[in-house]
Amino acid sequence: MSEILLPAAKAFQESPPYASLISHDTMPQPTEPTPPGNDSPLGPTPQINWQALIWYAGMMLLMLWLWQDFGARGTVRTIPYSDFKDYVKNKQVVECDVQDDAIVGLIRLSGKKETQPTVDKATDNQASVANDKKLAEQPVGTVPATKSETAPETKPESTPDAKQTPKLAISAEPATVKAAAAPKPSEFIFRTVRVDDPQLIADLEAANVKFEGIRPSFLYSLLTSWFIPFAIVFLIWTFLSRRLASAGSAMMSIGKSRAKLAGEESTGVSFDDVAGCDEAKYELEEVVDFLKHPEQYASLGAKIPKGVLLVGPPGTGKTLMARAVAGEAKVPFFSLSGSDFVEMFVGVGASRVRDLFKQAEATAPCIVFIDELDAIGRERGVHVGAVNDEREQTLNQLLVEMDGFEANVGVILLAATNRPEVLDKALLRPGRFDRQVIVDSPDIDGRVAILKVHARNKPLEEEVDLTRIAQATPGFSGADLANALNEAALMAARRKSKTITQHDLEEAVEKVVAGPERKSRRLNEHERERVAYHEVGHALVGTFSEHADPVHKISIVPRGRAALGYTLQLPTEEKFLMTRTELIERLRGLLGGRAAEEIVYGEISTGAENDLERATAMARQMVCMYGMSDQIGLLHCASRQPMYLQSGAGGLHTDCSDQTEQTIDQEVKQLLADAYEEAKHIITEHRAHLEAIARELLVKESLDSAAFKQWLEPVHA
Ligand SMILES: Nc1ncnc2c1ncn2[C@@H]1O[C@H](COP(=O)(O)OP(=O)(O)OP(=O)(O)O)[C@@H](O)[C@H]1O
Ligand SMILES: [Zn+2]
Repeated sequence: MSEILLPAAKAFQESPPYASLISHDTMPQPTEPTPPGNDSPLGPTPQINWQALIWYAGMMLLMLWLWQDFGARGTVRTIPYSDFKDYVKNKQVVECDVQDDAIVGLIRLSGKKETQPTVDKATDNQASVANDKKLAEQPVGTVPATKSETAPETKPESTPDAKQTPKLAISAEPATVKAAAAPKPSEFIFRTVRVDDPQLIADLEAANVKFEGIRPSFLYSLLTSWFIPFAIVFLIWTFLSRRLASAGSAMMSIGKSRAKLAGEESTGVSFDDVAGCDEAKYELEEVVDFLKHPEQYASLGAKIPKGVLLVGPPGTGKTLMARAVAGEAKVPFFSLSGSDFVEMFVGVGASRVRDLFKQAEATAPCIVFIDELDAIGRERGVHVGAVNDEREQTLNQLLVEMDGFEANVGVILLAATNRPEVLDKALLRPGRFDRQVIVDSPDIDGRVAILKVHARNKPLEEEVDLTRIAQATPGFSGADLANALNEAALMAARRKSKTITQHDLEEAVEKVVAGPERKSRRLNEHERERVAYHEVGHALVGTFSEHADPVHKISIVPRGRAALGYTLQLPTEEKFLMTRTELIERLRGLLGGRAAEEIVYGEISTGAENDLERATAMARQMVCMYGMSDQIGLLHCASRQPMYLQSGAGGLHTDCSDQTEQTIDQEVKQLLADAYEEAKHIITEHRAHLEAIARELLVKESLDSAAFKQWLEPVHA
């Protein structure tokens, strides 16, 4: 249940309630084309990558070969050399290939089973298969005496393998292929490691084994000893280098400036795209002119400022303005944020600054834009610690570089900040950012102009009156307005309409101010009634105060910011000063909600917290800053910390004695108490209105200014 008052008076800077809602990122920025070099994510039409294809083919072949080789080995039974010798002795070895390091061959088990050597149990699968096959041929029940003890256990698992053995054997080495062409169940292919055995040949001859010596083929040894190791190393290397590419390049270029060079035509923004801020434009035109005709300035011996600082609240178009300067002058635009300099490592920021200036001087004439300058330009010596060391080094480097380059080389430094008051004084002295251009929140004409700029590519209905929207949006920044227009377009799209209506725009403004509707929040009847009384209370107290802004809308539809309901009051004209009476009336309006609750229910609720918070902050400012209390008098004993960043209502910092502090508290209390009494008085006097309008509000959920006025009149008369 909050009362939403748009800040009419600049002198009284209450934080606009919507300031934190705006996100620039979500806004389409039609005036800022993407820089070139940013190819579309889809890229060019896909081409066949032959290199990759060849790689894949090679890899496939290699895999196939390895699989065959090892697969074949898997089906071959490896036996100890001593067993091999036994088989030879028993004349069971039919043939074999004697290789450099191994002997591969075929063993055919003859009927003489008792001489079969005991085979290593671990590799006994095949043996038992062979045995089992034999068993199968024998009548059931007769157990051969020689049968290995492990056979019964291995039987179940080994059965499925039995059929595979011959099939896989085919893929073994040449000699065995011959042998395995038609292997009988009692045959198997063996492999054994060759040991130094001078007797071997004699034994083989004695056993009448057909044997041949095989030398590993040249290709084979080439592959195994050269190609494969190299391929593996190469693969690992490419893999690692790709993984590290991103991290690596970042590591290697830590000191490099991150400024993106946007080419001449790429900013593509002109002064026409920046609406309002005519004073700022006027100041910057000089810079543009210098960049276009440097010789003219040189002949007169005039020095153009090296640095221009753009100062103003968030979202007022400082970045846009800088881009427009570059676009107008048709020079390259280096853009970089203050926080880009500050890195984990001390000294990196400084080297980035150096690098940036080197780059800029090489491409002069150009514009270098540093956004959020306060990230590095903060006053030195205020904080301690490592982070600060880094920041100070960066700042020092910036100061040195700004001194270093000649005024007329054609590099102009633009910087933007929301907090000029925290900047180091050395940054602001002549020869550095000596020129400050204020880019303030737009006035009503500025808002109309900005709305027009952003409505350029949006189909608005004829009846749309942008001036009315501008009137209803005091305190909006350029970014807020762009956001509101975009919201309106989204709403029109949701309605499937081809054009944007006035209603869309008004809804959008409301959405930006109060947040989106929260349909899911259901209040019970009793709560809704209380909220209705509360909001009407605000509205009535406002209406029956002479100077208060007229009520624009009352609503009990929960929204993002106004959790339960809200009353929107809009000023009729832009004000730059507020009198004491106006402020007191405002206080009264803020407390009107609570007053109504108390009068209707005799009891208050938690719903007025936000009202109280804002009323208190306001009363405090009146006492401490505007000299509006008799007790404190003219003493100005508080400072507002950030100038352009309004950090909530209570961002005051007092600097006075404890005693004064106490008096301040008393005065604030008194102001609030008086305002509350007056509010209650107004409500009691207009109780009939309160009841009638609250009933209506419960039915309609929201009332606009016309409906509200209608309800006032009959009772008025
Ligand atoms: N005067 C203006 N004219 C037209 N559009 C504006 C104007 N001011 C702001 N905008 C819109 O708001 C967007 C955000 O503005 P910009 O980023 O320049 O603000 P800023 O002042 O740099 O904000 P911050 O201080 O938060 O960096 C712009 O891209 C533009 O669409
Ligand atoms: Zn309220």
